[in-house]
Amino acid sequence: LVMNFVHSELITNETAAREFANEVNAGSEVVMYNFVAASWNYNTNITTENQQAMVDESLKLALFDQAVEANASRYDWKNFSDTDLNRLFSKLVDIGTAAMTDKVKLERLNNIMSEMEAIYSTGKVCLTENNCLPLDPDLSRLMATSTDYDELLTVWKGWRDATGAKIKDLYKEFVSLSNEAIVQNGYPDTGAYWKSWYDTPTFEEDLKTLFETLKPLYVNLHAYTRKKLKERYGADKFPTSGHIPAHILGNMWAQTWGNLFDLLEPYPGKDDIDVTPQMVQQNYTAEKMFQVSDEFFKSLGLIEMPSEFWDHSMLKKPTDGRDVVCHASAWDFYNKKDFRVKQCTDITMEDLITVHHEMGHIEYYLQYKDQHVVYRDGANPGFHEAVGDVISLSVQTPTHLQKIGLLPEVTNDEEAEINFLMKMALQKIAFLPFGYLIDQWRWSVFSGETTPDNYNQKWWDLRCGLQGISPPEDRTEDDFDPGAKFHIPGNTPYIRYFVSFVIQFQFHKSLCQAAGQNVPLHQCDIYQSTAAGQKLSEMLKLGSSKPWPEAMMMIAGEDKMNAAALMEYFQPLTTWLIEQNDVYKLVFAESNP
Ligand SMILES: CC(=O)N[C@@H](CC(=O)O)C(=O)NC[C@H](CC1(C(=O)N[C@@H](Cc2ccc(O)cc2)C(=O)O)CCCC1)C(=O)O
Ligand SMILES: [Zn+2]
Repeated sequence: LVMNFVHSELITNETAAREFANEVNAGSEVVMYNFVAASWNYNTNITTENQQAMVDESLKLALFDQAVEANASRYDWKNFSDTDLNRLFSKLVDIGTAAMTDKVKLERLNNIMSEMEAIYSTGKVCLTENNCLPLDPDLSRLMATSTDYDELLTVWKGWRDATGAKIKDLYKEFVSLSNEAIVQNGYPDTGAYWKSWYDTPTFEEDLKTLFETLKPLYVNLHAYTRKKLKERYGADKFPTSGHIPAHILGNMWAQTWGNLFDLLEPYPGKDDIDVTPQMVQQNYTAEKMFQVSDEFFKSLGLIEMPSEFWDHSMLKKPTDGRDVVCHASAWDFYNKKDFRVKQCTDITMEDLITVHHEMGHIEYYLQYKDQHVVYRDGANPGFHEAVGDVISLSVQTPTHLQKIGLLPEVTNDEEAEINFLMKMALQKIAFLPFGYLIDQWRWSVFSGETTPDNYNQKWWDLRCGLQGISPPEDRTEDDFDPGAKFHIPGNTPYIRYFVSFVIQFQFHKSLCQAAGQNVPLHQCDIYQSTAAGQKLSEMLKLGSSKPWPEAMMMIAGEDKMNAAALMEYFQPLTTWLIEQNDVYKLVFAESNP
Protein backbone atom coordinates (compact mmCIF):
# COMPACT_ATOMS: atom_id res chain seq x y z
CA LEU A 1 0.00 0.00 0.00
CA VAL A 2 1.66 3.25 -1.04
CA MET A 3 1.11 5.72 1.76
CA ASN A 4 0.49 8.93 -0.04
CA PHE A 5 0.59 11.71 2.47
CA VAL A 6 -1.69 14.40 1.17
CA HIS A 7 -0.42 17.68 2.51
CA SER A 8 -3.97 18.67 3.30
CA GLU A 9 -4.16 22.37 4.00
CA LEU A 10 -5.13 23.19 7.56
CA ILE A 11 -8.86 23.79 7.82
CA THR A 12 -9.59 27.45 8.47
CA ASN A 13 -13.41 27.22 8.48
CA GLU A 14 -14.39 28.14 12.04
CA THR A 15 -17.99 27.02 11.68
CA ALA A 16 -16.78 23.55 10.79
CA ALA A 17 -14.37 23.75 13.71
CA ARG A 18 -17.17 24.60 16.16
CA GLU A 19 -19.19 21.69 14.76
CA PHE A 20 -16.23 19.37 15.31
CA ALA A 21 -15.85 20.60 18.89
CA ASN A 22 -19.52 19.87 19.60
CA GLU A 23 -19.17 16.31 18.29
CA VAL A 24 -16.09 15.83 20.48
CA ASN A 25 -18.04 17.04 23.50
CA ALA A 26 -20.75 14.43 23.01
CA GLY A 27 -18.16 11.70 22.52
CA SER A 28 -16.09 12.84 25.50
CA GLU A 29 -19.07 12.64 27.85
CA VAL A 30 -19.52 8.95 27.01
CA VAL A 31 -15.86 7.95 27.19
CA MET A 32 -15.25 10.02 30.33
CA TYR A 33 -18.33 8.55 32.02
CA ASN A 34 -17.09 5.02 31.33
CA PHE A 35 -13.65 5.85 32.71
CA VAL A 36 -14.95 7.62 35.83
CA ALA A 37 -17.47 4.84 36.51
CA ALA A 38 -14.70 2.22 36.29
CA SER A 39 -12.47 4.33 38.57
CA TRP A 40 -15.34 4.71 41.04
CA ASN A 41 -15.88 0.94 41.06
CA TYR A 42 -12.18 0.38 41.77
CA ASN A 43 -11.97 3.05 44.46
CA THR A 44 -15.03 1.66 46.24
CA ASN A 45 -14.00 -1.98 45.86
CA ILE A 46 -10.30 -2.64 45.36
CA THR A 47 -10.12 -5.96 43.49
CA THR A 48 -7.87 -7.14 40.66
CA GLU A 49 -10.78 -7.36 38.24
CA ASN A 50 -11.91 -3.81 39.08
CA GLN A 51 -8.30 -2.69 38.73
CA GLN A 52 -8.05 -4.28 35.27
CA ALA A 53 -11.41 -2.83 34.23
CA MET A 54 -10.23 0.65 35.23
CA VAL A 55 -6.96 0.26 33.35
CA ASP A 56 -8.89 -0.91 30.28
CA GLU A 57 -11.13 2.18 30.41
CA SER A 58 -8.16 4.50 30.86
CA LEU A 59 -6.59 3.02 27.72
CA LYS A 60 -9.82 3.55 25.78
CA LEU A 61 -9.90 7.15 27.02
CA ALA A 62 -6.29 7.66 25.94
CA LEU A 63 -7.00 6.33 22.44
CA PHE A 64 -10.05 8.61 22.22
CA ASP A 65 -7.92 11.59 23.30
CA GLN A 66 -5.25 10.71 20.74
CA ALA A 67 -7.87 10.64 17.98
CA VAL A 68 -9.29 13.99 19.13
CA GLU A 69 -5.80 15.50 19.16
CA ALA A 70 -5.04 14.17 15.66
CA ASN A 71 -8.27 15.53 14.22
CA ALA A 72 -8.14 18.85 16.06
CA SER A 73 -4.63 19.38 14.73
CA ARG A 74 -6.01 19.42 11.19
CA TYR A 75 -7.58 22.80 11.95
CA ASP A 76 -5.69 26.07 11.77
CA TRP A 77 -6.87 26.76 15.31
CA LYS A 78 -3.92 28.92 16.34
CA ASN A 79 -5.13 31.52 13.84
CA PHE A 80 -8.86 31.37 14.62
CA SER A 81 -10.45 34.83 15.04
CA ASP A 82 -12.86 33.35 17.60
CA THR A 83 -10.71 33.50 20.77
CA ASP A 84 -12.97 31.06 22.60
CA LEU A 85 -12.63 28.52 19.79
CA ASN A 86 -8.87 29.03 19.93
CA ARG A 87 -8.86 28.38 23.70
CA LEU A 88 -11.09 25.35 23.30
CA PHE A 89 -8.85 23.79 20.63
CA SER A 90 -5.72 24.53 22.69
CA LYS A 91 -7.27 22.23 25.32
CA LEU A 92 -8.43 19.60 22.82
CA VAL A 93 -4.86 19.04 21.65
CA ASP A 94 -3.37 19.10 25.19
CA ILE A 95 -3.98 15.48 26.26
CA GLY A 96 -1.31 14.90 28.91
CA THR A 97 0.17 11.43 29.35
CA ALA A 98 -2.55 10.03 27.04
CA ALA A 99 -0.18 11.15 24.28
CA MET A 100 1.91 8.01 24.87
CA THR A 101 1.63 6.15 21.56
CA ASP A 102 3.30 2.96 22.81
CA LYS A 103 0.26 1.04 24.12
CA VAL A 104 2.35 -1.42 26.14
CA LYS A 105 4.06 1.43 27.98
CA LEU A 106 0.76 3.27 28.43
CA GLU A 107 -0.80 0.17 29.98
CA ARG A 108 2.25 -0.25 32.22
CA LEU A 109 1.96 3.39 33.34
CA ASN A 110 -1.70 2.94 34.28
CA ASN A 111 -1.04 -0.37 36.00
CA ILE A 112 1.76 1.14 38.09
CA MET A 113 -0.52 3.99 39.17
CA SER A 114 -3.33 1.68 40.25
CA GLU A 115 -0.84 -0.64 41.96
CA MET A 116 0.69 2.23 44.00
CA GLU A 117 -2.80 3.35 44.99
CA ALA A 118 -3.69 -0.18 46.12
CA ILE A 119 -0.54 -0.54 48.24
CA TYR A 120 -1.25 2.80 49.92
CA SER A 121 -4.97 2.19 50.45
CA THR A 122 -4.56 -1.31 51.91
CA GLY A 123 -1.54 -0.42 54.07
CA LYS A 124 -1.74 -1.51 57.73
CA VAL A 125 0.43 -1.27 60.84
CA CYS A 126 0.47 -4.27 63.19
CA LEU A 127 0.88 -3.03 66.78
CA THR A 128 0.72 -6.63 67.98
CA GLU A 129 0.75 -9.99 66.15
CA ASN A 130 -2.96 -10.03 65.31
CA ASN A 131 -3.82 -6.36 65.68
CA CYS A 132 -3.16 -4.76 62.30
CA LEU A 133 -4.69 -1.30 61.88
CA PRO A 134 -5.54 0.67 58.70
CA LEU A 135 -4.92 4.39 58.31
CA ASP A 136 -8.63 5.25 58.27
CA PRO A 137 -9.81 5.59 60.99
CA ASP A 138 -7.48 3.77 63.38
CA LEU A 139 -3.97 5.12 62.71
CA SER A 140 -5.33 8.63 62.04
CA ARG A 141 -7.14 8.58 65.40
CA LEU A 142 -3.99 7.33 67.13
CA MET A 143 -1.87 10.09 65.61
CA ALA A 144 -4.57 12.60 66.58
CA THR A 145 -5.06 11.51 70.21
CA SER A 146 -1.98 9.65 71.54
CA THR A 147 0.52 11.59 73.67
CA ASP A 148 2.82 8.58 74.03
CA TYR A 149 6.07 9.51 72.24
CA ASP A 150 7.08 5.91 71.57
CA GLU A 151 3.62 4.72 70.51
CA LEU A 152 3.45 7.61 68.04
CA LEU A 153 6.90 6.70 66.75
CA THR A 154 5.89 3.06 66.22
CA VAL A 155 2.84 4.13 64.20
CA TRP A 156 4.76 6.81 62.28
CA LYS A 157 7.54 4.40 61.29
CA GLY A 158 5.19 1.47 60.73
CA TRP A 159 3.09 3.44 58.25
CA ARG A 160 6.17 4.41 56.24
CA ASP A 161 7.42 0.82 56.18
CA ALA A 162 3.98 -0.40 55.05
CA THR A 163 3.56 2.14 52.25
CA GLY A 164 6.46 4.37 51.16
CA ALA A 165 9.16 1.71 51.29
CA LYS A 166 6.98 -0.66 49.22
CA ILE A 167 6.18 1.97 46.60
CA LYS A 168 9.71 3.29 45.97
CA ASP A 169 10.65 1.11 42.98
CA LEU A 170 7.24 1.53 41.36
CA TYR A 171 7.55 5.29 41.73
CA LYS A 172 10.94 5.38 39.96
CA GLU A 173 9.43 3.54 36.98
CA PHE A 174 6.34 5.77 37.13
CA VAL A 175 8.46 8.93 36.88
CA SER A 176 10.31 7.79 33.77
CA LEU A 177 7.15 6.52 32.02
CA SER A 178 5.18 9.67 32.88
CA ASN A 179 7.98 11.85 31.54
CA GLU A 180 8.33 9.73 28.40
CA ALA A 181 4.59 10.18 27.78
CA ILE A 182 4.47 13.90 28.48
CA VAL A 183 7.33 14.63 26.09
CA GLN A 184 5.02 13.29 23.35
CA ASN A 185 2.54 15.94 24.47
CA GLY A 186 5.15 18.66 23.98
CA TYR A 187 6.40 19.28 27.55
CA PRO A 188 9.96 18.79 28.86
CA ASP A 189 8.72 16.86 31.93
CA THR A 190 5.57 16.10 33.94
CA GLY A 191 6.16 18.98 36.37
CA ALA A 192 6.27 21.46 33.50
CA TYR A 193 2.92 20.10 32.29
CA TRP A 194 1.37 20.48 35.76
CA LYS A 195 2.62 24.08 36.05
CA SER A 196 1.20 24.90 32.61
CA TRP A 197 -2.31 24.67 34.10
CA TYR A 198 -1.64 27.99 35.86
CA ASP A 199 -0.68 29.59 32.57
CA THR A 200 1.49 32.19 34.36
CA PRO A 201 5.13 32.72 33.29
CA THR A 202 6.05 33.94 36.81
CA PHE A 203 4.11 31.20 38.63
CA GLU A 204 7.05 29.75 40.58
CA GLU A 205 8.34 33.20 41.57
CA ASP A 206 4.84 34.28 42.63
CA LEU A 207 4.60 31.17 44.84
CA LYS A 208 8.02 31.85 46.38
CA THR A 209 7.01 35.45 47.13
CA LEU A 210 3.79 34.30 48.79
CA PHE A 211 5.69 31.72 50.84
CA GLU A 212 8.31 34.23 52.01
CA THR A 213 5.56 36.73 52.89
CA LEU A 214 3.75 34.17 55.03
CA LYS A 215 6.81 32.49 56.55
CA PRO A 216 7.03 34.83 59.59
CA LEU A 217 3.50 33.80 60.62
CA TYR A 218 4.56 30.18 60.37
CA VAL A 219 7.83 30.71 62.23
CA ASN A 220 5.96 32.27 65.14
CA LEU A 221 3.41 29.46 65.26
CA HIS A 222 6.19 26.87 64.99
CA ALA A 223 8.15 28.47 67.85
CA TYR A 224 5.09 28.59 70.11
CA THR A 225 4.14 24.99 69.25
CA ARG A 226 7.69 23.71 69.83
CA LYS A 227 7.84 25.39 73.23
CA LYS A 228 4.58 23.70 74.29
CA LEU A 229 5.63 20.31 72.89
CA LYS A 230 8.92 20.52 74.81
CA GLU A 231 6.89 20.95 77.99
CA ARG A 232 4.85 17.85 77.10
CA TYR A 233 7.64 15.52 75.92
CA GLY A 234 10.79 16.97 77.48
CA ALA A 235 13.38 19.16 75.73
CA ASP A 236 15.73 16.18 75.39
CA LYS A 237 13.43 14.76 72.68
CA PHE A 238 14.14 17.74 70.41
CA PRO A 239 17.12 18.16 68.05
CA THR A 240 19.44 21.15 68.48
CA SER A 241 18.49 22.28 64.98
CA GLY A 242 15.26 23.87 66.22
CA HIS A 243 13.16 21.36 64.29
CA ILE A 244 10.14 19.54 65.73
CA PRO A 245 10.07 15.71 65.47
CA ALA A 246 7.60 14.82 62.71
CA HIS A 247 5.44 12.37 64.66
CA ILE A 248 4.12 14.50 67.54
CA LEU A 249 2.05 17.12 65.68
CA GLY A 250 -1.28 15.23 65.82
CA ASN A 251 -1.20 14.20 62.17
CA MET A 252 0.54 11.41 60.24
CA TRP A 253 2.33 13.95 58.03
CA ALA A 254 2.41 16.95 60.41
CA GLN A 255 0.46 18.80 57.69
CA THR A 256 -2.10 20.40 60.02
CA TRP A 257 -1.81 20.66 63.80
CA GLY A 258 -5.45 21.09 64.82
CA ASN A 259 -5.36 17.96 66.98
CA LEU A 260 -2.91 19.72 69.32
CA PHE A 261 -5.52 22.37 70.19
CA ASP A 262 -5.96 20.96 73.71
CA LEU A 263 -2.25 21.53 74.31
CA LEU A 264 -1.96 24.83 72.44
CA GLU A 265 -5.21 26.54 73.44
CA PRO A 266 -4.03 29.92 74.76
CA TYR A 267 -6.85 30.40 77.30
CA PRO A 268 -8.25 27.06 78.47
CA GLY A 269 -11.73 26.80 79.91
CA LYS A 270 -13.41 28.99 77.31
CA ASP A 271 -16.10 27.84 74.81
CA ASP A 272 -15.45 24.37 73.49
CA ILE A 273 -14.97 25.41 69.85
CA ASP A 274 -13.92 21.90 68.91
CA VAL A 275 -17.53 20.73 68.53
CA THR A 276 -16.70 17.02 68.10
CA PRO A 277 -18.18 16.18 71.52
CA GLN A 278 -21.38 18.07 70.64
CA MET A 279 -21.64 16.20 67.32
CA VAL A 280 -21.26 12.84 69.05
CA GLN A 281 -23.65 13.84 71.81
CA GLN A 282 -26.28 14.87 69.23
CA ASN A 283 -25.88 11.52 67.42
CA TYR A 284 -24.58 13.13 64.25
CA THR A 285 -24.31 10.69 61.32
CA ALA A 286 -22.24 11.03 58.15
CA GLU A 287 -25.49 11.69 56.26
CA LYS A 288 -26.39 14.48 58.70
CA MET A 289 -22.98 16.10 58.20
CA PHE A 290 -23.52 16.21 54.43
CA GLN A 291 -27.07 17.55 54.90
CA VAL A 292 -25.74 20.36 57.11
CA SER A 293 -23.28 21.28 54.36
CA ASP A 294 -25.88 21.03 51.59
CA GLU A 295 -28.13 23.35 53.60
CA PHE A 296 -25.38 25.99 53.76
CA PHE A 297 -24.91 25.93 49.99
CA LYS A 298 -28.69 26.17 49.49
CA SER A 299 -28.82 29.14 51.90
CA LEU A 300 -26.56 31.02 49.47
CA GLY A 301 -28.92 30.28 46.57
CA LEU A 302 -26.46 27.76 45.09
CA ILE A 303 -27.41 24.41 43.52
CA GLU A 304 -28.48 21.68 45.94
CA MET A 305 -27.27 18.09 45.77
CA PRO A 306 -29.30 16.05 43.20
CA SER A 307 -30.95 12.79 44.26
CA GLU A 308 -28.23 10.78 42.47
CA PHE A 309 -25.74 12.25 44.93
CA TRP A 310 -27.63 10.87 47.91
CA ASP A 311 -28.42 7.57 46.18
CA HIS A 312 -24.92 6.66 44.94
CA SER A 313 -22.32 8.40 47.15
CA MET A 314 -20.26 6.41 49.66
CA LEU A 315 -20.45 8.58 52.78
CA LYS A 316 -18.95 6.12 55.26
CA LYS A 317 -16.50 3.24 55.32
CA PRO A 318 -18.22 0.01 54.17
CA THR A 319 -18.60 -2.65 56.86
CA ASP A 320 -18.73 -5.64 54.49
CA GLY A 321 -14.96 -6.17 54.52
CA ARG A 322 -14.39 -4.56 51.11
CA ASP A 323 -11.08 -2.75 50.56
CA VAL A 324 -11.79 0.85 49.54
CA VAL A 325 -9.73 3.99 48.99
CA CYS A 326 -10.76 5.80 52.15
CA HIS A 327 -9.02 9.06 51.26
CA ALA A 328 -11.97 11.42 50.74
CA SER A 329 -12.79 12.50 47.18
CA ALA A 330 -15.45 14.15 45.01
CA TRP A 331 -16.45 12.77 41.62
CA ASP A 332 -17.84 14.30 38.41
CA PHE A 333 -19.18 11.62 36.04
CA TYR A 334 -19.32 14.11 33.14
CA ASN A 335 -22.88 13.12 32.20
CA LYS A 336 -24.40 16.22 33.85
CA LYS A 337 -26.31 13.88 36.21
CA ASP A 338 -24.01 11.79 38.40
CA PHE A 339 -21.97 13.59 41.08
CA ARG A 340 -20.69 11.73 44.15
CA VAL A 341 -18.52 11.91 47.25
CA LYS A 342 -16.57 8.96 48.61
CA GLN A 343 -15.55 9.53 52.24
CA CYS A 344 -14.94 7.21 55.20
CA THR A 345 -16.53 9.87 57.39
CA ASP A 346 -15.65 9.98 61.08
CA ILE A 347 -17.99 11.89 63.42
CA THR A 348 -15.50 14.68 64.16
CA MET A 349 -15.27 18.40 63.50
CA GLU A 350 -12.20 17.74 61.36
CA ASP A 351 -14.34 15.52 59.11
CA LEU A 352 -17.17 18.07 59.06
CA ILE A 353 -14.64 20.47 57.53
CA THR A 354 -13.65 17.82 55.00
CA VAL A 355 -17.32 17.30 54.16
CA HIS A 356 -17.58 20.99 53.22
CA HIS A 357 -14.37 20.73 51.22
CA GLU A 358 -15.75 17.83 49.14
CA MET A 359 -19.14 19.51 48.74
CA GLY A 360 -17.29 22.54 47.37
CA HIS A 361 -15.97 20.36 44.55
CA ILE A 362 -19.49 19.03 43.87
CA GLU A 363 -20.93 22.57 43.78
CA TYR A 364 -18.29 23.57 41.21
CA TYR A 365 -19.19 20.48 39.09
CA LEU A 366 -22.88 21.41 39.27
CA GLN A 367 -22.27 25.04 38.37
CA TYR A 368 -20.17 24.33 35.25
CA LYS A 369 -21.88 21.10 34.09
CA ASP A 370 -23.21 22.73 30.87
CA GLN A 371 -19.77 23.86 29.76
CA HIS A 372 -17.84 21.95 27.06
CA VAL A 373 -16.08 18.99 28.70
CA VAL A 374 -12.66 20.62 28.26
CA TYR A 375 -13.93 23.60 30.32
CA ARG A 376 -15.27 21.44 33.20
CA ASP A 377 -12.35 22.30 35.49
CA GLY A 378 -11.48 24.99 38.02
CA ALA A 379 -10.31 28.34 36.65
CA ASN A 380 -7.03 26.89 37.88
CA PRO A 381 -6.71 23.82 40.16
CA GLY A 382 -6.35 26.07 43.23
CA PHE A 383 -9.82 27.49 42.60
CA HIS A 384 -11.33 24.00 42.80
CA GLU A 385 -9.67 23.45 46.18
CA ALA A 386 -10.76 26.81 47.56
CA VAL A 387 -14.56 26.61 47.12
CA GLY A 388 -15.37 24.27 49.99
CA ASP A 389 -12.80 25.84 52.29
CA VAL A 390 -14.32 29.30 51.75
CA ILE A 391 -17.68 27.97 52.95
CA SER A 392 -16.08 26.27 55.93
CA LEU A 393 -14.39 29.53 56.99
CA SER A 394 -17.92 30.77 57.71
CA VAL A 395 -19.12 27.44 59.15
CA GLN A 396 -16.29 27.29 61.71
CA THR A 397 -17.04 30.68 63.27
CA PRO A 398 -18.38 30.28 66.82
CA THR A 399 -21.45 32.34 65.89
CA HIS A 400 -22.26 29.98 63.03
CA LEU A 401 -21.68 26.89 65.14
CA GLN A 402 -24.12 28.37 67.62
CA LYS A 403 -26.66 29.03 64.81
CA ILE A 404 -26.62 25.32 63.88
CA GLY A 405 -26.82 24.19 67.49
CA LEU A 406 -23.29 22.87 67.93
CA LEU A 407 -22.11 25.54 70.36
CA PRO A 408 -24.36 26.31 73.35
CA GLU A 409 -23.12 29.83 73.89
CA VAL A 410 -20.51 32.19 72.44
CA THR A 411 -18.19 34.25 74.65
CA ASN A 412 -17.24 37.43 72.85
CA ASP A 413 -13.99 38.51 74.45
CA GLU A 414 -10.34 38.92 73.49
CA GLU A 415 -9.28 35.58 74.94
CA ALA A 416 -12.01 33.61 73.15
CA GLU A 417 -11.01 35.37 69.94
CA ILE A 418 -7.36 34.34 70.35
CA ASN A 419 -8.45 30.76 71.08
CA PHE A 420 -10.49 30.69 67.88
CA LEU A 421 -7.69 32.17 65.77
CA MET A 422 -5.22 29.68 67.22
CA LYS A 423 -7.50 26.81 66.19
CA MET A 424 -7.76 28.23 62.66
CA ALA A 425 -3.99 28.85 62.49
CA LEU A 426 -3.28 25.20 63.38
CA GLN A 427 -5.39 24.28 60.33
CA LYS A 428 -4.34 26.99 57.87
CA ILE A 429 -0.94 28.51 58.78
CA ALA A 430 0.60 25.20 59.89
CA PHE A 431 -0.27 23.78 56.47
CA LEU A 432 1.45 26.44 54.32
CA PRO A 433 5.03 25.07 54.16
CA PHE A 434 3.69 21.53 53.68
CA GLY A 435 1.37 22.65 50.88
CA TYR A 436 4.31 24.43 49.29
CA LEU A 437 7.01 21.76 49.59
CA ILE A 438 5.32 18.62 48.19
CA ASP A 439 5.46 19.77 44.58
CA GLN A 440 8.81 21.48 45.10
CA TRP A 441 10.00 17.90 45.74
CA ARG A 442 7.98 16.41 42.88
CA TRP A 443 8.93 19.05 40.29
CA SER A 444 12.60 18.42 41.16
CA VAL A 445 12.05 14.66 40.70
CA PHE A 446 10.28 15.05 37.35
CA SER A 447 12.94 17.48 36.09
CA GLY A 448 15.71 15.04 37.03
CA GLU A 449 17.29 17.46 39.51
CA THR A 450 16.44 14.90 42.23
CA THR A 451 17.46 11.39 41.20
CA PRO A 452 16.20 8.10 42.68
CA ASP A 453 19.28 7.76 44.87
CA ASN A 454 18.42 10.91 46.78
CA TYR A 455 14.59 10.93 46.74
CA ASN A 456 14.46 10.70 50.53
CA GLN A 457 17.32 13.08 51.23
CA LYS A 458 15.69 15.77 49.11
CA TRP A 459 12.37 15.16 50.87
CA TRP A 460 13.88 15.71 54.33
CA ASP A 461 15.92 18.69 53.14
CA LEU A 462 12.62 20.35 52.28
CA ARG A 463 10.79 19.10 55.39
CA CYS A 464 13.56 20.43 57.61
CA GLY A 465 14.39 23.57 55.67
CA LEU A 466 10.89 24.80 54.89
CA GLN A 467 8.69 23.17 57.52
CA GLY A 468 11.12 22.91 60.45
CA ILE A 469 10.08 19.29 60.89
CA SER A 470 12.65 16.50 61.24
CA PRO A 471 12.48 12.70 61.19
CA PRO A 472 12.18 11.21 64.73
CA GLU A 473 14.73 8.57 63.76
CA ASP A 474 17.36 8.14 61.07
CA ARG A 475 16.12 7.73 57.52
CA THR A 476 17.97 6.12 54.58
CA GLU A 477 17.39 5.79 50.85
CA ASP A 478 15.75 2.42 51.56
CA ASP A 479 12.90 4.54 52.90
CA PHE A 480 10.63 6.51 50.60
CA ASP A 481 8.79 8.84 52.96
CA PRO A 482 7.07 10.89 50.23
CA GLY A 483 5.33 7.62 49.26
CA ALA A 484 3.60 7.53 52.65
CA LYS A 485 1.54 10.59 51.66
CA PHE A 486 -1.56 9.81 49.55
CA HIS A 487 -0.94 12.30 46.76
CA ILE A 488 2.42 10.81 45.76
CA PRO A 489 1.22 7.22 45.00
CA GLY A 490 -2.12 8.78 44.01
CA ASN A 491 -0.28 11.07 41.58
CA THR A 492 -2.47 14.02 42.58
CA PRO A 493 -0.71 17.37 42.17
CA TYR A 494 -0.42 19.35 45.39
CA ILE A 495 0.55 23.02 44.80
CA ARG A 496 -3.18 23.58 44.24
CA TYR A 497 -3.66 23.40 48.00
CA PHE A 498 -1.03 26.05 48.72
CA VAL A 499 -2.70 28.27 46.10
CA SER A 500 -6.10 27.52 47.65
CA PHE A 501 -4.98 28.38 51.18
CA VAL A 502 -4.01 31.86 49.95
CA ILE A 503 -6.86 32.65 47.56
CA GLN A 504 -9.63 31.27 49.82
CA PHE A 505 -9.04 34.25 52.10
CA GLN A 506 -9.26 36.63 49.13
CA PHE A 507 -12.57 35.00 48.18
CA HIS A 508 -13.76 35.07 51.80
CA LYS A 509 -12.98 38.80 52.18
CA SER A 510 -14.80 39.65 48.95
CA LEU A 511 -17.86 37.47 49.70
CA CYS A 512 -18.05 38.95 53.20
CA GLN A 513 -18.21 42.42 51.64
CA ALA A 514 -20.90 41.21 49.22
CA ALA A 515 -22.82 39.83 52.21
CA GLY A 516 -22.60 43.20 53.93
CA GLN A 517 -20.71 41.70 56.85
CA ASN A 518 -18.94 44.63 58.50
CA VAL A 519 -17.07 42.59 61.11
CA PRO A 520 -13.43 41.54 61.43
CA LEU A 521 -12.66 39.00 58.69
CA HIS A 522 -12.31 36.05 61.09
CA GLN A 523 -15.80 36.70 62.51
CA CYS A 524 -17.54 36.88 59.14
CA ASP A 525 -20.25 34.32 58.29
CA ILE A 526 -21.79 34.58 54.79
CA TYR A 527 -24.57 32.10 55.70
CA GLN A 528 -27.91 32.87 53.92
CA SER A 529 -26.39 35.68 51.82
CA THR A 530 -27.74 35.21 48.29
CA ALA A 531 -25.65 38.24 47.26
CA ALA A 532 -22.50 36.36 48.21
CA GLY A 533 -23.89 33.23 46.56
CA GLN A 534 -24.59 35.12 43.35
CA LYS A 535 -21.03 36.45 43.20
CA LEU A 536 -19.60 32.98 43.84
CA SER A 537 -21.79 31.17 41.32
CA GLU A 538 -20.99 33.68 38.54
CA MET A 539 -17.35 32.70 38.87
CA LEU A 540 -18.01 28.97 39.31
CA LYS A 541 -20.13 28.76 36.14
CA LEU A 542 -17.10 29.74 34.04
CA GLY A 543 -15.20 26.55 34.85
CA SER A 544 -11.90 26.89 32.99
CA SER A 545 -13.42 28.73 30.00
CA LYS A 546 -11.56 31.95 30.84
CA PRO A 547 -7.98 32.62 32.02
CA TRP A 548 -7.98 32.41 35.83
CA PRO A 549 -6.99 36.09 36.37
CA GLU A 550 -10.37 37.01 34.83
CA ALA A 551 -12.16 34.68 37.26
CA MET A 552 -10.07 36.06 40.11
CA MET A 553 -11.01 39.62 39.14
CA MET A 554 -14.70 38.66 39.11
CA ILE A 555 -14.75 37.17 42.58
CA ALA A 556 -11.93 38.97 44.42
CA GLY A 557 -11.66 42.31 42.62
CA GLU A 558 -7.97 41.70 41.86
CA ASP A 559 -6.30 39.51 39.25
CA LYS A 560 -3.39 38.17 41.32
CA MET A 561 -2.81 35.83 44.26
CA ASN A 562 -2.37 38.01 47.33
CA ALA A 563 -1.54 37.01 50.93
CA ALA A 564 -2.94 40.24 52.40
CA ALA A 565 -6.39 38.83 53.18
CA LEU A 566 -4.91 35.82 55.00
CA MET A 567 -2.65 38.10 57.03
CA GLU A 568 -5.56 40.41 57.84
CA TYR A 569 -7.61 37.42 59.03
CA PHE A 570 -4.89 36.29 61.46
CA GLN A 571 -3.61 39.73 62.52
CA PRO A 572 -4.80 39.57 66.17
CA LEU A 573 -3.08 36.19 66.61
CA THR A 574 0.13 37.36 64.93
CA THR A 575 0.38 40.17 67.46
CA TRP A 576 -0.34 37.79 70.33
CA LEU A 577 2.23 35.20 69.18
CA ILE A 578 5.01 37.77 68.85
CA GLU A 579 4.38 38.79 72.45
CA GLN A 580 4.35 35.13 73.51
CA ASN A 581 7.52 34.19 71.67
CA ASP A 582 9.71 36.77 73.39
CA VAL A 583 10.21 38.04 69.86
CA TYR A 584 13.18 35.73 69.32
CA LYS A 585 13.94 34.61 65.77
CA LEU A 586 13.72 30.93 65.03
CA VAL A 587 16.48 29.64 62.78
CA PHE A 588 15.92 26.25 61.12
CA ALA A 589 19.38 24.75 60.54
CA GLU A 590 19.51 24.39 56.77
CA SER A 591 19.79 20.87 55.38
CA ASN A 592 20.72 18.46 58.17
CA PRO A 593 17.68 16.78 59.78
C1 LIG B 1 -11.77 12.21 41.73
C2 LIG B 1 -10.90 13.15 42.49
O1 LIG B 1 -9.77 12.87 42.83
N1 LIG B 1 -11.43 14.37 42.78
C3 LIG B 1 -10.66 15.37 43.52
C4 LIG B 1 -11.36 16.71 43.40
C5 LIG B 1 -11.20 17.26 42.00
O2 LIG B 1 -10.05 17.37 41.56
O3 LIG B 1 -12.24 17.55 41.35
C6 LIG B 1 -10.61 14.96 44.99
O4 LIG B 1 -11.64 14.74 45.54
N2 LIG B 1 -9.40 14.87 45.59
C7 LIG B 1 -9.28 14.38 46.96
C8 LIG B 1 -8.82 15.44 47.97
C9 LIG B 1 -9.15 14.97 49.38
C10 LIG B 1 -8.60 15.84 50.54
C11 LIG B 1 -7.11 16.12 50.42
O5 LIG B 1 -6.37 15.30 49.89
N3 LIG B 1 -6.65 17.27 50.98
C12 LIG B 1 -5.18 17.51 51.05
C13 LIG B 1 -4.86 18.95 51.44
C14 LIG B 1 -5.87 19.61 52.32
C15 LIG B 1 -5.76 19.52 53.70
C16 LIG B 1 -6.69 20.17 54.50
C17 LIG B 1 -7.74 20.91 53.92
O6 LIG B 1 -8.64 21.57 54.69
C18 LIG B 1 -7.87 20.98 52.54
C19 LIG B 1 -6.94 20.33 51.74
C20 LIG B 1 -4.59 16.55 52.08
O7 LIG B 1 -5.36 15.98 52.86
O8 LIG B 1 -3.36 16.41 52.07
C21 LIG B 1 -8.82 15.08 51.84
C22 LIG B 1 -9.31 16.06 52.87
C23 LIG B 1 -9.62 17.36 52.18
C24 LIG B 1 -9.40 17.13 50.71
C25 LIG B 1 -9.56 16.74 47.67
O9 LIG B 1 -10.78 16.80 47.85
O10 LIG B 1 -8.87 17.72 47.27
ZN1 LIG C 1 -10.15 19.19 47.17
